[in-house]
Amino acid sequence: MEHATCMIGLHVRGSPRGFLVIMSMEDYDYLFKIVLIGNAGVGKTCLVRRFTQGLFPPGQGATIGVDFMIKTVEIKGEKVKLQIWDTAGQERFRSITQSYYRSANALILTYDITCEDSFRCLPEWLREIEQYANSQVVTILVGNKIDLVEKREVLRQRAEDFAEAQSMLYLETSAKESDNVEKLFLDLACELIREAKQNKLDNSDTAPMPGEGKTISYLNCCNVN
Ligand SMILES: Nc1nc2c(ncn2[C@@H]2O[C@H](COP(=O)(O)OP(=O)(O)OP(=O)(O)O)[C@@H](O)[C@H]2O)c(=O)[nH]1
Repeated sequence: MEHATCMIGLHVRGSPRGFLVIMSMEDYDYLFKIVLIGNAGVGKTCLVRRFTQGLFPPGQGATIGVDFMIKTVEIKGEKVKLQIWDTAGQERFRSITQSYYRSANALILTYDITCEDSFRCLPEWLREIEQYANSQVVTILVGNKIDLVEKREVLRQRAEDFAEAQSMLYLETSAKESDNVEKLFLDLACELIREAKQNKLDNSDTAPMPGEGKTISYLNCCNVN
């Protein structure tokens, strides 16, 4: 495949001005957009940095607007490019962050298992998803900071029941200890591939109408077995 280069404007953590990044597009079989949402301080940025850079950043400051990272993974011989958008949890950025929901293939709705308030806010986040996201978006509920066992305020069973009632997947993670972080993103990628293949099968004999269809992007269309 030909290599293309494009320029993309980004908001950068701590920088009110943002900056331009030259991004080189490589070959990939799938491109998925994943957006992390949830209250401020639940650990969204730490989850993203753990997955994309393999580190737990010390003294992590609050996200300003939206951050963006890319990681390409290989799943069963297929190259999957994950575009990961980390949104600010603070209320004052809500109008900016909402605009990123629409084109998301998957949303990672995160709360902090040591913070009851972050769990109680979940219905509010679900209303946001309902209002701004694509109706076919895959949503996973993530309870982060499981390394803080003694400080747990939200029982696992309660969160699992909540997720099940809302037809969401559920996973508990620790960005600090790297528990389940890889699994979170890889499971999500697998689920998106499964849906993309299913969608391709469903639409195999009907050309999509303008504005119809899923937001999942294909480049080198994969083989559906
Ligand atoms: N113990 C523990 N602390 C964590 C974990 N993940 C994040 N933290 C801490 O929680 C705080 C907030 O983490 P962030 O990743 O900035 O949270 P955020 O959800 O991105 O916050 P906003 O950018 O304000 O929306 C930081 O002090 C992190 O060090 C974890 O898995 N375990």
